Amino acid sequence: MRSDPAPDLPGFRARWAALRNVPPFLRMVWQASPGLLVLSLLVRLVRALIPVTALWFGKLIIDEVVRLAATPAPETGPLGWIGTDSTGTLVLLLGAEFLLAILSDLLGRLGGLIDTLLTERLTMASSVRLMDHAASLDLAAFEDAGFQDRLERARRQSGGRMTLTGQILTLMQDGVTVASLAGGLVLYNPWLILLLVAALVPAFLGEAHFNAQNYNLDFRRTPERRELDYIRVTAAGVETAKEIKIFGLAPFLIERYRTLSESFYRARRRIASARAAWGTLFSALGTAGYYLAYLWMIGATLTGRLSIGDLTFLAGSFLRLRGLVEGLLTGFSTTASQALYLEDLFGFFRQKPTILPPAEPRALPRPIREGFRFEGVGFRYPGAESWAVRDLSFKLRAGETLALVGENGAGKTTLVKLLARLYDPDEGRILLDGQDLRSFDPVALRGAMGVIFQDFVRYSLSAGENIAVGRIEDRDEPARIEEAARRSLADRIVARMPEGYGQMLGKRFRDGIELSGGEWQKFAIARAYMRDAEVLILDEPTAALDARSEFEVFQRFKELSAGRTAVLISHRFSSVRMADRILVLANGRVEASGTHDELVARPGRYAELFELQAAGYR
Ligand SMILES: Nc1ncnc2c1ncn2[C@@H]1O[C@H](COP(=O)(O)OP(=O)(O)OP(=O)(O)O)[C@@H](O)[C@H]1O
Repeated sequence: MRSDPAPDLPGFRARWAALRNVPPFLRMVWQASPGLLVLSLLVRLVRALIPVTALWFGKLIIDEVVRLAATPAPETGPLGWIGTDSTGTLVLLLGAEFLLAILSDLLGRLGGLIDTLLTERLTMASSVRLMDHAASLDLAAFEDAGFQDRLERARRQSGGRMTLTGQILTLMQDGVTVASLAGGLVLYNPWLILLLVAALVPAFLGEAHFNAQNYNLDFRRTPERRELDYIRVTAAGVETAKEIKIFGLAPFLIERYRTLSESFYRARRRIASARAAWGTLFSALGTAGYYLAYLWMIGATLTGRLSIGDLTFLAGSFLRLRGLVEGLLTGFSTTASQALYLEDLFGFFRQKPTILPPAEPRALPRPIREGFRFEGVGFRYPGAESWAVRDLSFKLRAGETLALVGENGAGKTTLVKLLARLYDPDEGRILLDGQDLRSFDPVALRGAMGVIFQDFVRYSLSAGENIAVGRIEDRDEPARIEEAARRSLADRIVARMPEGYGQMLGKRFRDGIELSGGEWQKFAIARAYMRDAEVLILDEPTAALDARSEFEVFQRFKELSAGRTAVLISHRFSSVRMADRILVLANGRVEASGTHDELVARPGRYAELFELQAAGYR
């Protein structure tokens, strides 16, 4: 998954090969709701046979009318027919056709209802599967642009394209109808069918061609479309509104959006116009086929080989068949191109994570006895030229508080991500109590850690839930949440909220309260305290805190991390100096380590940075 190039544009063969996704898709539909699927199939089977039945009744009625018209009319006019023996069959036939019309309408509506429900169920099921699968993939995957494109296409697929179920089922239904009508035609004259098919094949090929072009356009333009979405969200988003105003960015963004979407529009217009022009020509061919057949039928009726009823049945069948076969062929081609979109969805599902639990994971040491050891660890982000960290060798002893110091981009956050096994090193290894991190279950490993990243998430959830995400299975344990809030000082913020722990945070939803950066940070820190973490890691946890809060937070952190292993990343020396040991990173390597006093006494980067910061306060 590390080097994940954008897939090549699928060729013609690949398009048809994509149809192999239809069976797993139907399996997915079946899993989403077996009952609805069976019901839908039954309703459609009955509906499929209605047209031929209705046409046949029509033929019988006309033949009966013609027969009656040839007999002398009663003297009382047409009403005189009523109640006489000779009209019995006609009344029966009319009644049957009337009931058939009612049944057809009823089944049509029922089918529509079932399809709507089935689509809802399927959208739900596939979205859940999508989220579930995305959660199982490596973090590295999410940082790869090719992956993001694929995810985007898969997401569109799961949201918008689920009408495919209806399409496939309709295709099946129409198939049965066509078979039944064609059966009738063949009984009269097999050549009629051939005429029909010959007239329709060009239309089908045209459709297939243009559908493929549309898909190609969508495929090639996925990155641009993601950019369009990004611009739209940025230009009209809640989170960005402030900065857009300050910098007056709207015209710039709008212009960029316009230019991009213009080129999209032009490409679509080109395909749509060509499709319309060719479509007209192909349709004319179909019409010509119909009139040739019609001529034959009229000839046969005039020579007495067909009755008037036969003529209406055949002409009706032929007309219906033409519409149906046309629909069937284009439907088939649409389905094939939809199946290409399915390829994105199932291709995404086929993608596998590389950070997996080993076949027989070791039990995580509890408590940790020795600690972690980095041995010549090197790591490069996927697609990056340079190493984010290299030749990292150091120990993180059990029970100690280690501070990581270094300038921006020195590799501090990367080191933490490696420790939590969000990535695996490209070189060297990381040991926990003498065992390679890869020999443990990553989920268990992360479960033993409380990590708060500098770009922690501000969840649009309640205050209590924002803390509970640290250990979501305990979300219904208020005592635990309150305790975590007390430790991180978030309890004081909650005390001021009208709805306490039930208060919605953030501005996204109604009645949500927006917090300051430092307040959000206290909620994030509370998450770390929700867990019985053996290892606490705070990545610049106090950047947004005021001086007093920072002091208090660290006092508590020191108390609470007593006996635990803790890693602290900070640019503030007032915090850093509390650590038992400090690791100075530069360009992804360990440059020096020691206590604050040792490092200040030594000439070097630490003493230099410390002096710079101290000077700022004088
Ligand atoms: N997701 C990523 N993809 C590619 N490169 C990355 C990614 N994250 C970080 N890097 C690169 O890796 C290097 C180390 O980054 P890291 O985030 O570990 O630095 P840091 O010491 O935590 O910096 P800061 O003090 O600014 O938080 C940087 O050169 C950065 O450009």
